Amino acid sequence: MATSEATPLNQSIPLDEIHYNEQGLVPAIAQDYLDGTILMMAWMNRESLQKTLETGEAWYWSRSRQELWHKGATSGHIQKVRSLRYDCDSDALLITIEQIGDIACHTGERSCFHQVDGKKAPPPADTLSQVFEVICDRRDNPTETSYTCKLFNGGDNKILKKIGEESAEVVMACKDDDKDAIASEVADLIYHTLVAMAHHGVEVKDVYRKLQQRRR
Ligand SMILES: N=c1c2ncn([C@@H]3O[C@H](COP(=O)(O)OP(=O)(O)OP(=O)(O)O)[C@@H](O)[C@H]3O)c2ncn1[C@@H]1O[C@H](COP(=O)(O)O)[C@@H](O)[C@H]1O
Repeated sequence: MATSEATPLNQSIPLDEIHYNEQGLVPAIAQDYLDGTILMMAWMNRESLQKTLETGEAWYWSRSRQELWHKGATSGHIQKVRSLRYDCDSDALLITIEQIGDIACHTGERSCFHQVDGKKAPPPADTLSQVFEVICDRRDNPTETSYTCKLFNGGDNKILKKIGEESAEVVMACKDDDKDAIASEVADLIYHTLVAMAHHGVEVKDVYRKLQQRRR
């Protein structure tokens, strides 16, 4: 089912300057607009690219069915396109998308790019999300030696006290104009803030969404 909110992508692409291969196709890589996770790779032709631009939703070319493929049209897991770029020699597309329903892969996963160790979940693309993943794992599978677990054990009292301390250390590092210290103290502050978020069940993506909403 196509959404009624489909709106043209406010962006133009020189359709005839894209280098389609001998089958008239160009590879398109879909990337999550919030955390940059690579979700899937599929093929587009001139018509599907045009439909993508016209509707703001991802349309591909299905090589197995030899037809246009409106991604998620039957399941509701459509891909709202946030931006569309082509590379320097115009033979590959990069689409940043908002994956409705968080399922991009044919097998029902968030990403087609599963981890090589067989774990299904795709690796988050950005450092913040990777650190947050470890923090959540410590929360859910506590270990004796983990500093993060000690914070969780101390609850808000311990976690928030650390955020206060680290904030003050950021301020002092900035006052001293010590660039390395600023980076180090901000890293500490971010880490402890991520622990607070995990403690309160707030996701990194929730924060990214807020930041995206504020962009102008
Ligand atoms: N990114 C961090 C990170 N940044 C800072 N810290 C710790 O935060 C503390 C910073 O506090 P301070 O500078 O005040 O140092 P401190 O005096 O030792 O702290 P306190 O004894 O006063 O609590 C240090 O102990 C640092 O080791 C971190 N600890 C963990 N991580 C991440 O969390 C993951 C899990 O860590 P563990 O839980 O230790 O396995 C790691 O893989 C990292 O990715």
